[in-house]
Amino acid sequence: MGARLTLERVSLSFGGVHVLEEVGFDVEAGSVFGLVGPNGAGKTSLFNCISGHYRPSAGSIKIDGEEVLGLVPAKLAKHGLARTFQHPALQLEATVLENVLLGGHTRQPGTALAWAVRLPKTARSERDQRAEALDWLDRVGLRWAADVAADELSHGLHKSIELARALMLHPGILLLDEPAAGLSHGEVQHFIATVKSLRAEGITVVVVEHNMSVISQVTDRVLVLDHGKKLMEGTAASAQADPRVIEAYLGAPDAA
Ligand SMILES: Nc1ncnc2c1ncn2[C@@H]1O[C@H](COP(=O)(O)OP(=O)(O)OP(=O)(O)O)[C@@H](O)[C@H]1O
Repeated sequence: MGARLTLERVSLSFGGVHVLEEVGFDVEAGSVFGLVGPNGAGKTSLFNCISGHYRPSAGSIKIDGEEVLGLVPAKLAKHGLARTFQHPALQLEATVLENVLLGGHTRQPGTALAWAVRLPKTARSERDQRAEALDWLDRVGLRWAADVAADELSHGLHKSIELARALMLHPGILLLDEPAAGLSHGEVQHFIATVKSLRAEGITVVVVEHNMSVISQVTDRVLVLDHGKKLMEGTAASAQADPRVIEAYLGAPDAA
């Protein structure tokens, strides 16, 4: 089941440069929330704060009401947070399936010795994980590529591999950084259907995306960031109609 994500007055600076200034929003459990805004607005930096890769200089980040600011990514994974990256880090020489199986690593039961001697319980779990990884690959449209080396797939599809890998963690909150960039039209349609199905299962999704058609189709609410500050928050339709958003972002060439 999805978790609620609440940010209050999150600020981040690098050497005196203010990257984020008092950004706050509340994502209801089981909803899809979009973060949009021009290049350099601070969207990825905000993701990095939520996922524990950056430490904000001030503010509060709560998952289901529990303060998680300052926790390292591995601890946040235990709170049910998983993410994908704008530039995925994959084992390129390994197969797509092997990459997805890495996501289940932290959920494997048993001691290292049990794994080394392959006790029946661990062998069964390995089979279960493989079956589950193939199911997630099916969900993201990559079942056909399970045995293909990851580097044979496009950069866009690398993000779909990362999505399947993140889903192996059974996240309550999933952060997706530009998941549709580099996908073909058909792949984008599949991605939209995947996000809708995850939402139907109650997973909370926060998505950074420049493709406003994707944002309109998958999100319940969006927050528009500009120069590290909240410009507005509302539905995708209200953002697209907002003159401030049109001036700061939608009139710019990076908004698709
Ligand atoms: N580690 C860092 N050190 C210094 N500056 C940084 C660091 N990370 C991000 N920034 C700066 O923060 C600002 C926001 O960058 P960020 O990548 O978060 O924007 P974005 O909205 O995700 O942009 P895009 O849509 O292009 O991905 C930029 O000016 C960037 O140079």
